[in-house]
Amino acid sequence: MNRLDIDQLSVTYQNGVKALQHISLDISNGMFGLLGPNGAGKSTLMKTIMGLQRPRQGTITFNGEDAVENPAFLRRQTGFLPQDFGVYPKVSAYDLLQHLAILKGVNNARQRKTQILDLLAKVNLYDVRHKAVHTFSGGMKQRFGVAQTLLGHPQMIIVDEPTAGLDPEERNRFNILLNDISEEMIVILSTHLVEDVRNLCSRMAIIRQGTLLATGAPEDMITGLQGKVWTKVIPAAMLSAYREHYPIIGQQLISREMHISVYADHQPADFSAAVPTLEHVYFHTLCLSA
Ligand SMILES: Nc1ncnc2c1ncn2[C@@H]1O[C@H](COP(=O)(O)OP(=O)(O)OP(=O)(O)O)[C@@H](O)[C@H]1O
Repeated sequence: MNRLDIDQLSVTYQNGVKALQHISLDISNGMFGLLGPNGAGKSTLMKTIMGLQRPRQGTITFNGEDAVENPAFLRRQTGFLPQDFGVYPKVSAYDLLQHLAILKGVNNARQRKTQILDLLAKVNLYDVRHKAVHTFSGGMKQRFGVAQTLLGHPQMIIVDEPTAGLDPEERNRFNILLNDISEEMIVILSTHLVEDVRNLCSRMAIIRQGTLLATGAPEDMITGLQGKVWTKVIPAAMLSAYREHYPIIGQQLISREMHISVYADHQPADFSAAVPTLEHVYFHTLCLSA
């Protein structure tokens, strides 16, 4: 079992932006979801774990080793799929993995070949291994990205909004792949998609403006809202009027009707009980901190 301990981590950029403030998290094998609005600090947290950004304060320990003082130790055991992988050179999937494997220190040629072919099969790109990566679809590129994170048998992989821009079928295929991988290692998934966290993650954190607002198991967090979420269909034009009177934690147009969900200890008049969802948890948590 792998363990990542983040304790009181703070990061301030040179321009004075406090991107992370006193973040503490304990993460072990399985998929861990990082949820937060734009600018929350998710990418900063991932870059800091990878040693690409030095914290102003706090510690990161990976399997007992200080990862701030010894970033090479963690990097050797971690794969990173950034939001933007950059431009792919005009070489085949096999050749590019070969190049990246050498950079990662997989020096034995026979082991390298076996590992690359296994990984290409795992991410379902074996049949197109001789095709140039720049000709791949978005989903294939992301699966290639996962293959490169897995070179060198890492103990943890970190993926930053990996399904952005993928069609539903590719997103599903990608999520199944991540789920499969997370049985043996830590997978940190940063995303805006609450649904992906609900479907995939055994634990999660919600951050905003560099601050940790909540952390726990999605299931437990949803149970915490049991009997406190109420719903009603309203004319769409009344939304702002309702917003003034109720803490709205969900709004959705279904067949052109506006369904709102509100948080309240007791049932408000004309509202009916709703089954809480992780989206309610997310917006309720953001509401509380606003
Ligand atoms: N290199 C930088 N220099 C200065 N400020 C930065 C830098 N990178 C990020 N920031 C700021 O730090 C804060 C956190 O940004 P970060 O990119 O970590 O958020 P995020 O949660 O990943 O956002 P998104 O979901 O939009 O990718 C933001 O206010 C951002 O403007």
